[in-house]
Amino acid sequence: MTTRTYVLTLSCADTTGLVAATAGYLAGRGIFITESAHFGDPETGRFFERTVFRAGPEQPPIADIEAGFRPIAEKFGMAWKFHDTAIKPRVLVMVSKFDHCLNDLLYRYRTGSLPIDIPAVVSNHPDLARVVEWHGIPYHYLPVTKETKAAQEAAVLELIGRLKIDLVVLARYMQVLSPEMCQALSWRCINIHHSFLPSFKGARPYHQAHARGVKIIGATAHYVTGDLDEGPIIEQGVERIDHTFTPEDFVAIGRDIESVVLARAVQFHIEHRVVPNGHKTVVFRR
Ligand SMILES: Nc1nc2c(c(=O)[nH]1)N[C@@H](CN(C=O)c1ccc(C(=O)N[C@@H](CCC(=O)O)C(=O)O)cc1)CN2
Repeated sequence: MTTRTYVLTLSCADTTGLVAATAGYLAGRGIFITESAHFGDPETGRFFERTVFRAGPEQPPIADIEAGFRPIAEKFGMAWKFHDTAIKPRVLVMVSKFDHCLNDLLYRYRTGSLPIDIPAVVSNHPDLARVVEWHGIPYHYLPVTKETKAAQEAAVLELIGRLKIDLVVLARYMQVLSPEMCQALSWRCINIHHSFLPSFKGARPYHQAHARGVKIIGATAHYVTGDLDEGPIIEQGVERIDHTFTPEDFVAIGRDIESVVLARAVQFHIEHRVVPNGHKTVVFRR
């Protein structure tokens, strides 16, 4: 059996002995911890931890490590999960017509800098089929109108189930998902919004920003909830601009910010660096 790397993420009510409990348990089984971070939120009284460790032939199988940890987790009322880093997450990318975030994700996928599988891309427009199929990825053109939204979303959910999708990425997918769809994809659907939230929610944020005369523009990657542009934020990025920039300049600069912010958010998610904290997140960055 080869040596594998695992990530343990957990959260619970904060109290003394939590770090010692986790580290002590792993050390007790001769497990080598390679990285560990924790945070106690004074506002919510919640504790959050991410611990990375290696387990090889000398250690118990992961199932036994998990089973042995359960009593500790139950004692502290933890929400917890062991993640095997060797398993590549299966990501469904959804897009409308703007291709910059899609192209960036496809490049990172193709070069391996983002260790994911992309079993399919879904779009409500036919425009981007060629670039996706050039990457050997099936393109599902699923148009949607107000009248067909429920049926279209059912088709998307059927695909997500059939392809065993772990994460959905809205890479400028310009349709509002229903509350039912958001519930089905809770904490596993990431959207890129083209503004520095909470400023300029909704449609045409760059034009809103230009009209307001801002000096900084940005982008926000967040988990999708039924409340438009209100989901838990994972990552944000900004760039300085000035009075000489047109709305078109904003859009052009925004493409780069959006692509980088979305890719970072996906990387944090697949490295199990993001732990839910109510309507917010704790992100254990590198
Ligand atoms: N439930 C959610 N769905 C989506 C979210 C979200 O936060 N919650 N984000 C959007 C992306 N987005 C902004 O980032 C956004 C996309 C589209 C619209 C919008 O008003 N769309 C119109 C239709 C527009 C069209 O047909 O071109 C609509 O759906 O009626 C606002 C914000 C992705 N989905």
